[in-house]
Amino acid sequence: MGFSRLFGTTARYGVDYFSRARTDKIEPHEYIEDDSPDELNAADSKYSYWLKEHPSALRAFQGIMKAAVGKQIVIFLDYDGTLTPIVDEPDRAFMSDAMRSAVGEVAKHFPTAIISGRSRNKVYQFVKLDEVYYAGSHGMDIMGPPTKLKSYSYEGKYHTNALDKKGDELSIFQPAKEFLPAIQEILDKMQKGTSDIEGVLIEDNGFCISVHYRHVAQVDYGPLEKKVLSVLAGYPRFHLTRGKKVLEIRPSIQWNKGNALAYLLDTLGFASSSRVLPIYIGDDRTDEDAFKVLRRRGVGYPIIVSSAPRDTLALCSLQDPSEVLSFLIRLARWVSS
Ligand SMILES: O=P(O)(O)OC[C@H]1O[C@H](O[C@H]2O[C@H](CO)[C@@H](O)[C@H](O)[C@H]2O)[C@H](O)[C@@H](O)[C@@H]1O
Repeated sequence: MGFSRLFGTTARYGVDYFSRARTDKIEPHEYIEDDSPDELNAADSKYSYWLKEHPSALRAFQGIMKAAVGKQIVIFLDYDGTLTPIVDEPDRAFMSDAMRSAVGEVAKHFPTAIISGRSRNKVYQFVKLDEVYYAGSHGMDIMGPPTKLKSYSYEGKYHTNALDKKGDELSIFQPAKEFLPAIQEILDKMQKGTSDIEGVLIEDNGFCISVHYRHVAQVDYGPLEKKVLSVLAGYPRFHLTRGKKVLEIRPSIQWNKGNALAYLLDTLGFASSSRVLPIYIGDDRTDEDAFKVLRRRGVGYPIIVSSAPRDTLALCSLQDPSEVLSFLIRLARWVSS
């Protein structure tokens, strides 16, 4: 059965709006507890079993490279948890020099994009590589290759032309532009409404908002979630998603990391799947949207970064950012040799 049969088909272009506000299923606050030795063994064997279904991309490297023969590899990378380990302070998720140099090397040989939930500018400040394309706010703010609008059904009002530092043309695509005033209002209400809860950190991600609860006491999580939902109730064109100890408020447009990946492939000139081998590496639920697009198109390698079994559409896995680094170094060496 082909991938499209497995995953169905969806419209590739255009920005559709959800008809009403949507929130993810509410889950209990996840706090980590120590495991007993038996539980650890069980976890190990579950992981080994999971690895059989999602083999290490390092082990599968030769196979991936064989599949790349005659095709253009395009690299997509998530930022937090992929290029940097998850750390307690979101503002201190610095990228190591080794990772910067590996990403830079890869980007010299293959079109490379970083697609993050952070604001585009913040990711750029962490990465500081000019040869990379950046998509911030979960893909709602893309700085990509110049595009001839006529060949797309993307609406012109979301596009702006720009120049990079070398004077080369770029295109900025912001499909949630009209939501900016409301985002500022929500940001303000969230900040005021949660100021009495210790440990809350609100991050302005441009076209979306992150409410971090990593430092919030368990007893305060319920009230925090209630507060966030009550602010959100006043904004039916927004919805809530969940990441790693973070609640995220996003405009309800049908645009996610998967759409950003498709947009970048198209603007890079790879609308046809036969000439391209996209590799997408990411660790979070939001990256599944991009995995889904690759699986649906039946091209490339979605790679999940996880050291524990997870429900995922990824084909391969890497344990952590240090394995991501090894993979990128190997890729850069492979192309140079
Ligand atoms: O799409 P990503 O690049 O993975 O961004 C997703 C969110 O990442 C950041 O938060 C996460 O990483 C922080 C630093 O390691 C960690 O402290 C936090 O608990 C994690 O949720 C970022 O701060 C968010 O704005 C992004 O949406």
